[in-house]
Amino acid sequence: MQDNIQHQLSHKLILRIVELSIFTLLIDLTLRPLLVTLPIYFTWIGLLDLAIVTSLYIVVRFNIFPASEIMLSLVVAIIIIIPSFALSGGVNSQVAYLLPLYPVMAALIGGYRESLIITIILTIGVILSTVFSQHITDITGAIYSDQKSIDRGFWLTTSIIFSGVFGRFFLKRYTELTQQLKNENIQDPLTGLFNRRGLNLHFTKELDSADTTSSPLSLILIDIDYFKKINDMYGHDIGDVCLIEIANTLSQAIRKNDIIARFGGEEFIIILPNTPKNETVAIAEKLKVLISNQKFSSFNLSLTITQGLTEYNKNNDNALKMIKRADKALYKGKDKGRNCVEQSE
Ligand SMILES: Nc1nc2c(ncn2[C@@H]2O[C@H](COP(=O)(O)OP(=O)(O)OP(=O)(O)O)[C@@H](O)[C@H]2O)c(=O)[nH]1
Repeated sequence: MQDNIQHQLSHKLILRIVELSIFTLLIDLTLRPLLVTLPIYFTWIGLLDLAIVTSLYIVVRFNIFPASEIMLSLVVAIIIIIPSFALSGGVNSQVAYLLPLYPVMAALIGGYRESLIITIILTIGVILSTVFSQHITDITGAIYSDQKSIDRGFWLTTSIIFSGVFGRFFLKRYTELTQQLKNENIQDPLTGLFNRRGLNLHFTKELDSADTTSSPLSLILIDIDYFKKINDMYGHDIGDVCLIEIANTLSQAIRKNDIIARFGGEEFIIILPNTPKNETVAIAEKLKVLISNQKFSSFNLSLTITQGLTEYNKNNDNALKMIKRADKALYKGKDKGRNCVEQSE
């Protein structure tokens, strides 16, 4: 879902950049001849450039090749940059100042690979423009000394490489931050377990996998007994400590592939992939003993849990129905006196 939104944003950003490029080309083609006298082939090259860019724009706009969208946009950028760059005086042109921006932009819109390609192309372009600066400046009719061209070529190359390296570090940090946000979005801040959103995400995946592999899947709903008393007698902060410690004990006791989430205030859910009901009963019994033997918080409090469990029934079953069945079993356990494991019918 989030990736989809990210993709749509990046698609819109690409379109705006290409539109801006077309607009700049149009201005250049219409206004520049009014200000300076240029050879006629400048106009022809500009029009050819405009035709190529516009056709690529249509390809990107209507998503004709969705997989190559970013690459196409880079090609558009290069088709615009290189002729404008060469025609306006190579390394000595004003356009050259914009070149170091491109590796960073490519990193932002595309990624590492795109930024690297742009960096390499621009570096080669600038080196060639420096070597052939005499011919390029001849075309524009401007006069620059070789020394000045070499000097500018050197600084441009350095800035482009720096921009490529910076783009890479920027992207690394950006990816880390995005990942952190994604994790926080599905995490319960108190216990560090998955919250309901995280549970839904993983539960759906596990149900799909159980359907395709025809393997069993079970669920345990856990509720701490008489937890209100802890809050009332020792305060909410001690209640919080108990919740954290119980969450730690449960998550350390389950297997690597099991999924544990905080379902509500003092309720937890464990999803057990590849586990039939009889094995789940044994696991729940182990958890019951672990919790009842442990002392919680600095007050050495004793706590117990009641558990309701159920197994995925391949015919006409879903996450909600499973949770409802486990909840019913849990309340049967509460009625029977708590600190026990109950199975759904
Ligand atoms: N400290 C703390 N308490 C919480 C949190 N979320 C829910 N609770 C408390 O959990 C208690 C749940 O109480 P009840 O639903 O009455 O259940 P219980 O006292 O555990 O009794 P039984 O479930 O019937 O055994 C309430 O006092 C809530 O305030 C939390 O994040 N921190």
